[in-house]
Amino acid sequence: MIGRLNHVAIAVTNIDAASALYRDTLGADVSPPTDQPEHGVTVVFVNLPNTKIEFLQPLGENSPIAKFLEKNPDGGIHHVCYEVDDILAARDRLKATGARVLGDGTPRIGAHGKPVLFLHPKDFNGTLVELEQA
Ligand SMILES: CC[C@H](C(=O)O)C(=O)SCCNC(=O)CCNC(=O)[C@H](O)C(C)(C)COP(=O)(O)OP(=O)(O)OC[C@H]1O[C@@H](n2cnc3c(N)ncnc32)[C@H](O)[C@@H]1OP(=O)(O)O
Ligand SMILES: [Co+2]
Repeated sequence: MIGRLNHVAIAVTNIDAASALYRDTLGADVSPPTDQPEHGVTVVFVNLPNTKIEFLQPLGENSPIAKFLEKNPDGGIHHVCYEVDDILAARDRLKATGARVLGDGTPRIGAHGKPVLFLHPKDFNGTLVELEQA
């Protein structure tokens, strides 16, 4: 069911500093920040030959990553994103196994303009999993 690793997300308190670090110290190809108000984050993508790093900074009052950063003030790996061919079929299969699909289970459009869903970290080895329709 899961396919390519689309990205590994790192939550940060300062997305400009994180971008400069990867661009200037690691020589990486870093996108400009884009606000994603419906997700409560500002995102940057570090484009790698085989996948991406997604930097996330809280945006607005009720960012879903605010609590994570309170617990991890230096930042940290926030989630992994796998691609799936059919996100609705994946959702239904996961729900049938008892996995918790976050929100109301309706896919939302993510940073790549594709439908995404999230699976509870407590059901996946303490790791927040994002699924993105390939
Ligand atoms: C623009 C879209 C972009 C894209 O790629 O397209 C994105 O990726 S947007 C990313 C931001 N959006 C989300 O993360 C949405 C899904 N996340 C959530 O619904 C919440 O963050 C949730 C439910 C995972 C955690 O909620 P909260 O921060 O309020 O903490 P809780 O106390 O409810 O957490 C319960 C339990 O889980 C542990 N936890 C929380 N976050 C993570 C994490 N990222 N990785 C691993 N574990 C996590 C938390 O510590 C609690 O554990 P406990 O042992 O009970 O303390
Ligand atoms: Co993501």
